[in-house]
Amino acid sequence: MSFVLDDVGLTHTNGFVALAGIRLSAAQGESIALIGPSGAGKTSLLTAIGTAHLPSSGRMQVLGQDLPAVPSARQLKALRSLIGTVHQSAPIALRQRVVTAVLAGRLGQWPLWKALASLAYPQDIAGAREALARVQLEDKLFARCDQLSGGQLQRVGIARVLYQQARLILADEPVSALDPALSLATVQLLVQEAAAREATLVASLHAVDLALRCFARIVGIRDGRIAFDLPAAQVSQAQLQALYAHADGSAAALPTLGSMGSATPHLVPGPAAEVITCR
Ligand SMILES: Nc1ncnc2c1ncn2[C@@H]1O[C@H](COP(=O)(O)OP(=O)(O)OP(=O)(O)O)[C@@H](O)[C@H]1O
Repeated sequence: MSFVLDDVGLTHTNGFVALAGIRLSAAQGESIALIGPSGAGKTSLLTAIGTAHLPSSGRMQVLGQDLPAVPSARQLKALRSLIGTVHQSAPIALRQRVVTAVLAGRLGQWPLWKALASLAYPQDIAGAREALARVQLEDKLFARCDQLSGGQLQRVGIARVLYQQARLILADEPVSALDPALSLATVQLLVQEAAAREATLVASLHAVDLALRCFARIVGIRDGRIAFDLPAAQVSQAQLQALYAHADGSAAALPTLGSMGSATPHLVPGPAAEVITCR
């Protein structure tokens, strides 16, 4: 298995219970979309799987390592070097050059001398160029990150994970800063990359239609718990309505790719709205 979470809970330092009773596992090479309303716990789940926040309760195994019983900081670092994370806002030093930001994907895998040398002079320019070409940003290779748009920065973060060649890719709303066409192309790229390398991919997505079209397995999260874990074709409109319903039970609009950024989001007519094609 790529990861197994057994009755995992995550309580933040202020006492807020972000996750409770999470049972979730993935075989190596599976691709899973996490969906659910804002504040449901999608990011918290990704940070738990990625070991950024170790669970407060329950047991977890990631890439063969038992957590939180990983014995040393060194082992934890080695484990994290196999996990690639795409953040909503890429944690990139803005004064850095794009090439350096992409090569940072392998800092955890390189010996210390090479990692340090790469900060001064990029050690694998060709590799960085190749990764950037896949997100249509090869012309920005030597640009400074503070000269990029938010969407371009998000794609640099994706290029970094592609370059990392992680065994487990965790993408937290990886296309939040992109327009619908680029969102689709970028999610396709991540799904295809994971399939080609038999990497596991878990991506949280706001756009329900994008998730249903691009991922075979959908996990719905609400109030820190798993509401459903189903093949995309089996997710019903009623389950989606329940997942996104307001706290008082009244219906809420399902977020879709077409409605992202729109002032008036609309209800999709069914779980498979004919707005995009992923495969
Ligand atoms: N560091 C923190 N300390 C305290 N509470 C937190 C912390 N991080 C998140 N939370 C709370 O945990 C809950 C889940 O947050 P999380 O970011 O996981 O949700 P999400 O589903 O990713 O939301 P969104 O779609 O808006 O990004 C929220 O109620 C949030 O306020």
